[in-house]
Amino acid sequence: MNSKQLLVDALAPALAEHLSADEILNLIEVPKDTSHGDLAFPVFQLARVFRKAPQQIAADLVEELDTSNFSNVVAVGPYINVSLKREPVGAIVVKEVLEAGDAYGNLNIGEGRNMTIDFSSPNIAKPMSMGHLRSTVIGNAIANIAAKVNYNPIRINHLGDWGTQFGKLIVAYKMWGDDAVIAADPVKELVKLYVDFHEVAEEKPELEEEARAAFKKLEDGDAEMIRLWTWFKDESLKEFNKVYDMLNISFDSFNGEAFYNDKMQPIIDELEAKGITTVNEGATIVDLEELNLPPALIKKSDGATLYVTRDLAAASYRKETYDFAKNIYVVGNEQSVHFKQLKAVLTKLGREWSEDMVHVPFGLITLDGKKLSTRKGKIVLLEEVLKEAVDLALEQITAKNPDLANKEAVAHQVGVGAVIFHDLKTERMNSFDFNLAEIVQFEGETGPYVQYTYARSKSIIRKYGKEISTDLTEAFGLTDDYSWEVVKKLMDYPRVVANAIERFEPSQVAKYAVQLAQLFNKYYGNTRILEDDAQLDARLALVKAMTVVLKNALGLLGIEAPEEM
Ligand SMILES: NC(=[NH2+])NCCC[C@H](N)C(=O)O
Repeated sequence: MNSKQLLVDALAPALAEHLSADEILNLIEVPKDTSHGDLAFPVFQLARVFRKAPQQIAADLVEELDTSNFSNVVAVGPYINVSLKREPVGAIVVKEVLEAGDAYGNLNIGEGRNMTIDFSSPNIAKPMSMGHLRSTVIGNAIANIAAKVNYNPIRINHLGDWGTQFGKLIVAYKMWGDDAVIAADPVKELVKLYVDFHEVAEEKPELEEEARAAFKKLEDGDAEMIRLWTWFKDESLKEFNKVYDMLNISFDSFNGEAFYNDKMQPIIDELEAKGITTVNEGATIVDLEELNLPPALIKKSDGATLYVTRDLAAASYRKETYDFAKNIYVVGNEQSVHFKQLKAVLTKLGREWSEDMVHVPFGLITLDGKKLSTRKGKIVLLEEVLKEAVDLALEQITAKNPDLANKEAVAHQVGVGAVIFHDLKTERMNSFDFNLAEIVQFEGETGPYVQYTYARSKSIIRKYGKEISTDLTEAFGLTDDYSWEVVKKLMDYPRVVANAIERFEPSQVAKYAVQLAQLFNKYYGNTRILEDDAQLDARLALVKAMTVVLKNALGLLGIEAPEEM
């Protein structure tokens, strides 16, 4: 249900000859000032066809309108302002939510087409960074929202498992590596080797040359190099999977950079054959100066390929394999030049679908003011951050609800949910710092606050104990301001979902969830919900409708909704 639809339905008969339902819908505005009503319809567009002054058109239309769903319909200059009638509209909305259940707010923007979403994509032999955490939760939320609007999301983890850094790692391993030490704590030890390499290479620049040669051997399929690389990769994936398990996130594909090792040549050949590349000091590049971009480096002078070369192959592979309607990259803002170059090169190659590639960038997060860095050897493992959040959640739950049965499981949902929610509640381009103790609070604009609101409403429903009827057509009877605010918010959900996917902005859904929870809590604080009077059923139906939408919104964000906490 969409409140605008009610006005469309009312206007459509009178305007059928001149405007389609969609055109009417697009014209309807929501006045900033609520004293102008809930909705406004400007009639300027109709002046020509009606050959009348807009003021007159508005006045005439008001006479014709079916007002059964409106309490007030007035012509104000060239506008028709309407207020919704709380009683039928509240019943219509709540009934619609309850009947649709989880499908409420589903849209058909995607028409079943594929949307590939490249997200998380950490680099092996390194710990997952805060940036990768952001990419992981934003990408997962976008995939969930995409599915809700009927795209078929394909979740791709484009692992950073190829590149000259593996040459460095192998060189360092050969000099200082100790298998037993690595086996005990692989990622930590691999990072240490990498850090040591950089330190020593500052004194001994010839090491860089050795690393390049080692990587070349790896690219050429040298068995020993491949064995080491596979080992590093397997160990890293074990670490990453711990984080993905905690977040309850899965992928359809783990095809990382190495997967494209044997898929680049046709594109390189085509670039060369079409005269798109030039050679500069032995390196093969695509000049992009006319676009004000630095040149895209396709091949180094020693023949080694680069990040963008692998992305060219990956994008083509995705098009061939999935025939995507949209191909999304959820990657930090610092890579925006790379994605512009990637698109530009594909455009030069005449790939029309390069238009459908979208880089979805995001800002930087820091934890307690610190950016996690691996070069300087300072690492905070994400897994530990998440575990700490879970511990803090457990403390809160133990204080609030000591007898709760499955405390550990709930603490997990709350702690991890808090981290996800905090990340998703701000516009993704914003950078922010966070402090775990703050974001795990049950008060404020936090994940636990939203979850707690859900759990509390579920407990009201449990207390009521009876079946909640969806047949609300008669005697709904809720007309107070508090319930009306909740109804209006529920009505707004499909629009929020549409907006979130259009802008690839999960924060729209997170903000909505907080607002719905706040409005509900105001309602709850001002209403005796379980009072045994004529509106008891209607109030419970409203509570239930709210839980349906709140749980759905949390689900889109990748956050669970515990029934009790
Ligand atoms: N297709 C892509 N380039 N995806 C993003 C990869 C991100 C890269 N591994 C990094 O950590 O910076």
